[in-house]
Formats: sequence, C-alpha cells, structure tokens
Amino acid sequence: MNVKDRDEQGGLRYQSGFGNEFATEALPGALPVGRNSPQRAPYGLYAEQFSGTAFTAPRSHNRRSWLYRIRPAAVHMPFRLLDSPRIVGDFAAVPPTPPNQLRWDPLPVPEAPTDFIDGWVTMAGNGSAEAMSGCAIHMYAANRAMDGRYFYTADGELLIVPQQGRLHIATELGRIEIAPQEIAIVPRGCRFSVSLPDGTARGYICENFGALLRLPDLGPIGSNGLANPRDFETPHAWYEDREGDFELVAKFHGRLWSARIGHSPLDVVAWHGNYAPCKYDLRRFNTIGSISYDHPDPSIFLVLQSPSDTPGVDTIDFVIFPPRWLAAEDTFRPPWFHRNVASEFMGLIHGEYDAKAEGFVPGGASLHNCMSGHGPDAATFDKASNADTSKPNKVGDTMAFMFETKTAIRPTQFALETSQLQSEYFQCWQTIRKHFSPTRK
Ligand SMILES: O=C(O)Cc1cc(O)ccc1O
Ligand SMILES: [Fe+2]
Repeated sequence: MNVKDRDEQGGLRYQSGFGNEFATEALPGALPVGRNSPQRAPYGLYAEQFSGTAFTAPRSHNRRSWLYRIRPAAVHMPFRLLDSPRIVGDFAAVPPTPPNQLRWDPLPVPEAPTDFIDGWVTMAGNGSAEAMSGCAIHMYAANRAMDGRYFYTADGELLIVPQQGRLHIATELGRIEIAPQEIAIVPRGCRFSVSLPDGTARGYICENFGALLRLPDLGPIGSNGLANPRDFETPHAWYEDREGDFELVAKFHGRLWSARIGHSPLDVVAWHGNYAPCKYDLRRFNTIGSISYDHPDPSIFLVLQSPSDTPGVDTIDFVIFPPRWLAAEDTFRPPWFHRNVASEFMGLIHGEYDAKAEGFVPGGASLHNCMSGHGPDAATFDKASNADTSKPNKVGDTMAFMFETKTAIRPTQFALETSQLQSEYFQCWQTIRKHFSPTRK
C-alpha cells in the first residue's frame, strides 16, 4: 500500500539521489515530527532504527534509517540451519587454485521450481563474511516468485546485476523493479522478496562484506560525470499488512537459516534516513575516455567503490564497459595486454565485449586473478592492430562489467567443476604470433 509509490501508468516512482536523507510515508502523518522515537508512534506503529554503519562513523559516511512498522523486526520464531551447499561465505576455507585465466558459459535457467534465493550459487570470492571484509560473487538463475518467503543477508550489501529477466524486489523500505542493464543495491540486513515479471531471471550478485558502496571522488574530472548521484533511485515507503504462515530466510556467517514468521516483514509504513535500497540504470553512466591517444586505465569506468582502510585502494570496484566512442589516434584501441595487482571477475550483460571476438557471451563470466596475464584474444589483436585510427569508431551494442578486488579471488568448487567452465579458454591466446624481427622497425 502506498499513496504515491506508483505513477498514473502504474510504473513505480522513486526518490532521486545517492545516500540522501530521504523521508517517505505510505500513510499521511505516519512519520513522527521532530523526534525519532516518540512515546507512541503514529497509527500504533513501532519505531525501529536500522543501522548500516557504526554509530560513531563520521557523519559523511554514517548510514542509518528510522522505520515505522506494524511489528518490530524481532517478531519471528528461532532460526534453524538450512542445507545450502551452493553458498560459500568463508573464502579462506576454499582451497587455492592455479592462477589460470578462467571463463564460464552462462548458467542454464533451471527446470525445477527455483525462486531467487534457491537459485543462488557462489562462483568466487575473497575474505570472509564473518571478518566483514571481501566479497562473495554469486550468480542466480530462477523461474518462480518467492512465495510467502522473505530474505535478508547479514553478511553484506547486495549489488544485483540482472542479465536476463526483470526482478521485482519488494523490500521493507519500498518496491524496486530492475531490468537487465540496471542494477540494485540492497543494504545489509534489508528484508525483501523477489518476483519475476518475465517468468525467469538470471544474473550476477556481488555481496560486499566490507565498507558500504559509495560513489567515487571525481578529482580532475570535476563535479559531474561517471555515475551522477541524481540517477540513483530509492523507493517510496510501501507496506503489506499480511498475516500467514511465512518463512524468513537469513544469510549469516555464509550459511542460510530459516525461521517461521506469522506476518509479512515488509510492514514498514513510513521511514526516513539514508540507509535504503536503490536502483541505477547503467545506460545513464557518463562515460569519459581518451580524445588524444592511448587506452586509459579502466578506473575511468568506475561506478561504485567499497574503499579499504588504505586511501586509494578499494576492496571492491564495480566497473562497467558501456557503449562509447573510441577516438584515440595511433592507438591500439581495445583493452591492452596487462597484469594487475587487482583481481578481475567479469560478466557480460548485453552484446559483445571489445577485448574478445568470441567465447565471452552474455550471461557468461571470466576470472583473471592477481598478476595473471590477459587481454585481447588473437583475433581482436589482429583486427585492432590493422584498424584505421584516423576516424572515431563506436563500440555500440555492449554492456560488460567487472567486480575488481584488492585481494585475489578464489573460485569455488562449484565454479571449477561445473560443465560451464570453458576448459579451452587459454587457447584464445595460443595463436598469437611472433612478429618480432630485429631487422624490421
Ligand atoms: O581485462 C579486461 O578486459 C578488463 C579491462 C579493461 C580495460 O579497458 C582495461 C583494463 C582491464 O583490466
Ligand atoms: Fe583486465
């Protein structure tokens, strides 16, 4: 229910801005005025604080919201462990693997009834949920709505990247709908339920165990550019007053836990604060590039970062490779050959990626770990070395992304054993020819 979370056409309406102080109520006057915790909240609601950062975090990074709800979040039966072999939360316990370049075909959409949560599988990650450092990289493939089932993760903040099919995410703080080429951020702890307007859905999730994702500083770029704050959209308050025999699934310590709950936990009638879910359309990214020479470092494509304690070094960078014009002259225009201290998990949402002529397909994924050599495949190298660079060309139909991390990424047993793993990936560089001749310049 909400007086204003839908427009006349029935589409969802949102509040604009990244990490703003929002205030929203689904019933007029449901938000207390002048205090957070009045002796009795309006409409008989319970006041509850929902914190995403330490109470003492600097004001500029402090994130919390005040929720006014039908019942407090504490009201549910005890949690019991669920069997969840596809989920991994402690990557120190995942055996190290050779530094091979790895690539996967898309995961098939399941045939057995599978909701959004059942459809998660952890592909890779680093750090641990318990240490609140690092991330888990999951992929999901689902074919039915979460029916009477609600979920939250205490382990991290979710960055959800759909590749196929829309997701309708009904959260405690309001409803969000995302389609491929859009993303959603669901805060650590936020309860939600997902339905699938297109019947099936598939995509990627980065579960950020560490510092909350934020927009990067822009330095010499100036006060605008990359992902602009106003394009992030946060839902209006919306609630359901629903009773029944429901399930609350929690992710905690890398495991799933199940509790019975006699009502919908999506019962927040009003809220205010700056700790809330949001969505962003990747096509709104203002892409910056070279208009003279050389392919710049991929940091120009940074959408969101989870900073570490070392200034300038991020635990996670979320980077995209959107459509753009390439204009650099006398330049090898695609990504160069490289090795980095950072580790790179990539996915392709749409179209083709400019460093790979074939094999990296929408819904697929790749992993290039710390200092593992990679770059354009042989066909891309030949084409780009002979292209006319006196004119700009457009990389048109594409949307790739990268979860780039400070520490090495460990692929899970599932990722290494699935038939989707391309055992011949290394071959894409084996036909790279020797061109060197000491007598030819
Ligand atoms: O490896 C990749 O394809 C990702 C990437 C892209 C780019 O433009 C520069 C560096 C980089 O790691
Ligand atoms: Fe790379």
